[in-house]
Amino acid sequence: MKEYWTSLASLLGVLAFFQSLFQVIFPPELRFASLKFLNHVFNLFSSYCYFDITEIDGVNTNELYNAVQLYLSSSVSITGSRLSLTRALNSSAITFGLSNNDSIVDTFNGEMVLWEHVVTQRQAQTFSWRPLPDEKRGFTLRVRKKNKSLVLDSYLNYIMEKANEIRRKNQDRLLYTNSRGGSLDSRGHPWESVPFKHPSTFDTLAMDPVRKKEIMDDLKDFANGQLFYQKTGRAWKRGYLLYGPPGTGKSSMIAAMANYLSYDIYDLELTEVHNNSELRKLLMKTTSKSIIVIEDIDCSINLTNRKNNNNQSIKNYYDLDMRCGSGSVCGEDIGNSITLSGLLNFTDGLWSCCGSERIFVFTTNHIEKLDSALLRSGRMDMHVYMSYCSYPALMILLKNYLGYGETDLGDAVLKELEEVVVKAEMTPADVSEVLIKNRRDKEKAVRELLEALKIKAEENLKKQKNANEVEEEEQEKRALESPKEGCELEEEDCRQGKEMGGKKNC
Ligand SMILES: Nc1ncnc2c1ncn2[C@@H]1O[C@H](COP(=O)(O)OP(=O)(O)OP(=O)(O)O)[C@@H](O)[C@H]1O
Ligand SMILES: [Mg+2]
Repeated sequence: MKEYWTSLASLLGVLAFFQSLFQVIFPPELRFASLKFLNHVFNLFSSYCYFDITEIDGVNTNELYNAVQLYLSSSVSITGSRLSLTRALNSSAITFGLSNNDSIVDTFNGEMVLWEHVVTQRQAQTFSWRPLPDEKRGFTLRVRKKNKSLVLDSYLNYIMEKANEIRRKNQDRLLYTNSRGGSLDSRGHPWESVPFKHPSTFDTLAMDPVRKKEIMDDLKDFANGQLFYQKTGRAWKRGYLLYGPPGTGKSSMIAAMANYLSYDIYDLELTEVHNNSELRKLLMKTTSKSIIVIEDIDCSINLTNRKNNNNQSIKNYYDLDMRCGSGSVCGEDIGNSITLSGLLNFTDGLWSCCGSERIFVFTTNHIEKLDSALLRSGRMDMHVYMSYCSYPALMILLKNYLGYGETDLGDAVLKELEEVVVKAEMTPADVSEVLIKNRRDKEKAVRELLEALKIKAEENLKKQKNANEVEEEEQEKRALESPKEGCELEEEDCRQGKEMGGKKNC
């Protein structure tokens, strides 16, 4: 062993001797030229070419360097043994990076490329307005010469796109609101934003799993559909109308959509918008990859039909009592001049296409109050009914709140739950309340839930009976008040029976 170390030391000594001899004999210019020549010869015979992407390009930060770092972070986190970790501003996620002088293999279109993270000490600082870091960092990309055009044409673009995607995913979602009315902030922006951290996801959303899957697939198709929309000449946007009773998860669904696609949300308060042109300006200031939400569309605006601008006829539909339910306070009559056609232009007209990849979501508790112009196909592409708690939805809530699967509950309890849940017409919000209240004692939670469902089912039955009785009484009253009408109906019925070949005895 000792002999090994002595021979290694003497070899290093000899090498150092020749290096200093080389430096003494050859002047620096000659040394540089010969190295350059050697490098040239090496490149000539090598089947690879190399791209250097430095962190700082002159004095500016090289965006491509940051993009490569982000892009490689996903594969590095799996394969790397030594990683550098960073967390960007406004981000709650950690990104992984190649550590100094480490390398990683990537594959693009079936071709292998090698990335190396090169970190060297910076030479003595030259004068710069901006202090430069002590280390010079960069990536070197090695590709086969035959793939050079592939890299320049598509691989680098692909990296930039992927990096943007990762950046957006890592960044906190934003929730924008126009609650400041028409006033602008110091940068001329009509929207105010706050970080959006709603925990609702499609996993936590209690609804029919088949319908849920349909919506998720539709969203994914939309997000990946740039080419499709281009090919078919359609604006890259999609509309969803969520309707159903209060507490069935319409707002939770919007949050789940935003979390699923990593989109920002623009919560448009129509009562704060004074006219159609203000609405248009708001739309122009939204970014792509966002969801524009108008909640309670039937409550927020006096929607007048485009052709029929006669307020009198609309009064029946949209007077305050109808809009907010009798007794509830919805504010004074809204004195703005947004019209239905303004709103339709916002979602559907030429203006809606400024920017792309946007989803419009309207919610309402009363779909029957909406103008048919708003409902026609192509406008709101998907109508989603958020229903009272169904059995599959109940199972999701039991799993989320109590950790119960179907096998954890007895057959008898499951059967009872299944029978009573539809009759009870309880909202997921009400069911959640019972479960949250008793979450420490799971058995008690199920017992109380069953009890609450039975009480509600009973009430509904009574209500239904009363309604039927009232209806019957009214029918009898009508029949007594206009016996002639009843006779005419009977005669008509009889005539139709005869025409169809029946032997009616009239
Ligand atoms: N389908 C659901 N899945 C899971 N949780 C739900 C669901 N529906 C309601 N909830 C629970 O009830 C609460 C209220 O629901 P949400 O605000 O989404 O209802 P909504 O349909 O938007 O009601 P509104 O019509 O009054 O705006 C939520 O915070 C959520 O915890
Ligand atoms: Mg809501």
